[in-house]
This record gives sequence, structure tokens and C-alpha cells, in this order.
Amino acid sequence: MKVGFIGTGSMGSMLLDAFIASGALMPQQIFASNRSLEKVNLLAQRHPGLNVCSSNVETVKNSDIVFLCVKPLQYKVLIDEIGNEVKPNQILVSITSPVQTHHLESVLTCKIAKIIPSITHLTLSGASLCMYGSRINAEDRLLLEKLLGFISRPLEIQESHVRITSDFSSCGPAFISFFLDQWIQAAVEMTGIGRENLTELAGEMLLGTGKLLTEGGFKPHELQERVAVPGGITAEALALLKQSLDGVFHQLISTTHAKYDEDLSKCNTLFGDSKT
Ligand SMILES: NC(=O)C1=CN([C@@H]2O[C@H](COP(=O)(O)OP(=O)(O)OC[C@H]3O[C@@H](n4cnc5c(N)ncnc54)[C@H](O)[C@@H]3O)[C@@H](O)[C@H]2O)C=CC1
Ligand SMILES: O=C(O)[C@@H]1CCC=N1
Repeated sequence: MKVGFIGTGSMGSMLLDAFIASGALMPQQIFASNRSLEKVNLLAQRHPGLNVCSSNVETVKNSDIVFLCVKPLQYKVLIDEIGNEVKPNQILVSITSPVQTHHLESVLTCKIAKIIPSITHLTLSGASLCMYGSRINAEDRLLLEKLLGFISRPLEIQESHVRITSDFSSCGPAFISFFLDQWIQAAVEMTGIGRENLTELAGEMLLGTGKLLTEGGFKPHELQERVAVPGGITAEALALLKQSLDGVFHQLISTTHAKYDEDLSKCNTLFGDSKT
């Protein structure tokens, strides 16, 4: 199997690094192009044998599966460039939420999947969110999920839920890191403890909490009940958080969805879609 990557910025390079680190792909199986070739050359230095393509068309011509790792509003130009080169048996994978599978199916003859990755795949963890276009068959799904299974836990979702699920799996690492950053900063200021020790400790705590929620069978409310001894310290602090953060998560979801709607509307215009 040969796999192409168009766009080797943050996500394209992360996926490529993870697939190689996990043993899913050898560099020789990978074909990559980027607007500025410098980024692909750097990847080829890191992964000897990786095929540097000087154009996106070259990447498409050489690949069975192609991951399109550009930003939402960069898709249409890219599709116009490669559209005539794709073959019906090829699988093109979009990794961005606002570009709809029907947008891509309306202008391309190949098979379309939408898979939203997460920075967590760098440590071969986290969920990848899978949505499939109408031309993807059972064999294609197995192939994609086997590949993604090397670096993540593939989860099939409805495309209508792509934003809320991406909020958790893809934006979540940034949101949780923000929370930890603020907490650590306050701890450093108020107690004089070293930032590095605390950051390491916070990471271990997060890892353990993640395991309790996945392998451990706990629900978030059960964990709170188990830790917060009645009349104890955690209960006091949880009451404070409950009061201080009242409404914040509704606002957070409204914010991510408003930005998604804005990008979706622009993508609809770019792809000539008046449906939504
Ligand atoms: N950053 C994250 O954690 C996540 C990002 N995403 C999605 O991934 C997509 C890419 O995000 P990033 O990698 O962070 O962006 P980025 O800006 O780091 O990478 C995009 C790359 O595409 C290249 N590019 C742009 N147009 C091109 C073209 N026509 N041909 C070839 N290369 C081209 C750029 O030079 C750049 O290297 C976005 O749509 C984002 O929504 C999805 C899940 C998580
Ligand atoms: O911030 C963004 O637009 C992307 C989408 C999901 C994570 N990062």
C-alpha cells in the first residue's frame, strides 16, 4: 500500500511521523508534497526513503490513499488542481471538519473519507473520528481503520456530530492544557513550587485519569464522588469550580460551533453548494 500526504504542516507531519513510528508504514511507502517543498525535504531527512513529490499531482498519481492535510479554505484550490488525476479506486481522506464529504463527492470521482485526527496520535493514543462517503465499501473501511488503529482508536461518528466530537478529541488537548497551565501558574505563584515538577505530576495525573475513564470503567461523576470525601477538601474546591464555571461550557460549545458554521458557509460557497 502507498500512502500520500498533501500538506505537511502540523497535522500532515504529525500523521506521517506517527504512522512511521508505529510501524504502520515504512518511509518508502509514503509520498508527500507541500506548498513549500522545504517542509517535505525536512521530513525526508528525518525519514530516509520517504518519497518527496514536487507536485500534488505527483503525490496523487503514486498513492492508493491520500490524506489532504490543508486548512478548510485551501481545499477547493487543491481539489481543482488534483481533480482530473484521481482514479475511482483511490481513497481521498479529508482531515478537516467544515469540508463535507458531499462537497468532495460532488467534484471528485474517487472514494471519500473524512477522518479527524488529534495531536494525541503523536503518542499513538487518542481517538480518530471516522466518517465515510457513499463510495467507501466495507473493505475500504477495514483498510482505513486498520491503518488508523496503529496510531489511535478509530471511532465512526455521524458527520452531523463532527464539530462536537472534534471539540473533545482534537481541541480537547488544548482546552485541558489551558486549564492545567492556569492551575500550575497559580500554584507556582502561591507556593513557590517548581513549574517543571508540577507539570510532570499533572501529566501523570491526566494519564491516570484517562485510564480510569477508559479501561477503569469510571464515569466522570463517579470519579468526582469517589475522590471527594464528604466534608473534605476536594468537595470544597469542587463547589467553587461549579459556581465559577457556571455556563462556561455552553459558551465554549457555542464558540466552536459559530466558527465552524462560518467556515462551513465559506466552504459551501467555494464548492457551489446551496444546501446548508
Ligand atoms: N492542529 C490540530 O490539532 C488539528 C488540525 N486539524 C485540521 O488539519 C488541517 C491542517 O491543520 P494544520 O496541519 O494545523 O495546518 P498547517 O498550516 O500547519 O498545515 C497546512 C499545510 O498545508 C500546506 N498547503 C496549503 N495549501 C497547499 C496546497 N494547495 N498544496 C500543498 N500544500 C498546501 C501549507 O504549506 C502547510 O504546510 C486543518 O484543516 C485543521 O482543521 C484537524 C484535527 C486536529
Ligand atoms: O483549531 C482548529 O481549527 C483545529 C480543528 C481541531 C483542532 N484544531
